[in-house]
Amino acid sequence: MVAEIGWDPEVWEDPIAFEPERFLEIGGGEFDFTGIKEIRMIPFGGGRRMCPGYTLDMLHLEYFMANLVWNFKWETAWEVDLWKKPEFQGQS
Ligand code: HEM
Repeated sequence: MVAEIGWDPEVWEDPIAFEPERFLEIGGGEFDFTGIKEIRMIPFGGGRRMCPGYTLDMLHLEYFMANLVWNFKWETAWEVDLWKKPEFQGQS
């Protein structure tokens, strides 16, 4: 059910496409997944029964991403200087 909320084509253009950059365009890069400001995608549910483990999950996902970055050689699909992006230097 929470997954289907996140795939609503009336809310998301081409919802199944992997376009993580779409989240940068919403709320100035501060996407709300808690359902407090709006409900577009709530992977941890919302309200009083929202997943109490979500802060642990977010830490775990950062750890997971950091390991991907660490262990693989990454290239951008288009020309971009990642060193000019503060979020890639942990300054976001
Ligand atoms: C990526 C990982 C996880 C996802 C996507 C996730 C997602 C969810 C969702 C959608 C719910 C239902 C919320 C609702 O009914 O509105 C839920 C409930 C819950 N989650 Fe998670 N969860 C994750 C990991 C965890 C972890 C690591 C813990 C514990 C350390 C945890 C503990 C719980 C508990 C106890 C509930 C029941 C809350 C209640 O019914 O009051 N979850 N989770």
